[in-house]
Amino acid sequence: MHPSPVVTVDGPSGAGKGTLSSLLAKSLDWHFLDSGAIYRVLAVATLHHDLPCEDEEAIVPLATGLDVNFVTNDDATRIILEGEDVTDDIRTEDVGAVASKVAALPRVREALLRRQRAFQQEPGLVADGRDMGTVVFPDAAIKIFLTASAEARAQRRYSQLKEKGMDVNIARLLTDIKARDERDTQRSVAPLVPAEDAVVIDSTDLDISQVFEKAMEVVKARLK
Ligand SMILES: Nc1ncnc2c1ncn2[C@@H]1O[C@H](COP(=O)(O)OP(=O)(O)OP(=O)(O)O)[C@@H](O)[C@H]1O
Ligand SMILES: Nc1ccn([C@@H]2O[C@H](COP(=O)(O)O)[C@@H](O)[C@H]2O)c(=O)n1
Repeated sequence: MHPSPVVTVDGPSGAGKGTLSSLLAKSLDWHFLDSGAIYRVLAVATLHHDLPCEDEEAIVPLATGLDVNFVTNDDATRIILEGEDVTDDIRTEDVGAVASKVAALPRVREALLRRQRAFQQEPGLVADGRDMGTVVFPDAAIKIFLTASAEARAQRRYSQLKEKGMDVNIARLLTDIKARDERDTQRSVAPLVPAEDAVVIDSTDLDISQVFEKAMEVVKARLK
């Protein structure tokens, strides 16, 4: 029996992976994996348990037994960690920074593999992250690497956080994005790189619908 098809969407922070992946998943009527949310939830759990984010020994059991539920009602997914709704808490830049530190620990990544692969179910999966096409789903039928300049990504994040009423500073956001890029691309395990067979889309000068159209062309061509 053939495994159900997977579209992977990898790329740096703020490139629009989540936006594109959820549009693809909706349009194809496939499942959606936001793997970054799993690392972010682990970051919140690490903070809740007062663990230093380099303490691999202590974080591995937390990752293995992570008590997280993704509860989808109507169109929105709420994320519940140890019985507490952390949907909004996980989206801050500070949590993103801790997520990228715990994500650099090799045995933590190993501990989260099975949880991510369990999302591969009929009729198909769109998986968003950093190593979806290189490590988690190396046999995916379609691989997209979505990127954009650091400045465009900082501007997008700025607008996104402003809209939520948060007090944000564009220069600090740009510095944070560059620091996260550095950690994600330079780590020893599953660094952020395009898979050899990925199609690269640079969204710096494209709006969301143009990115979606380009990605859909890739998906349709490869699914034929
Ligand atoms: N092509 C685009 N043009 C302008 N804004 C965009 C584009 N794509 C996404 N955005 C906006 O940029 C912000 C970040 O997008 P999104 O959360 O999808 O990025 P991401 O790559 O998933 O980030 P992260 O990896 O940090 O979760 C959102 O507010 C989204 O609406
Ligand atoms: N497959 C993945 C997904 C995410 N990470 C790490 O988590 C951080 C937060 O991810 P977002 O996509 O929600 O921004 C990210 O900076 C990565 O360090 C990962 O390593 N692998």
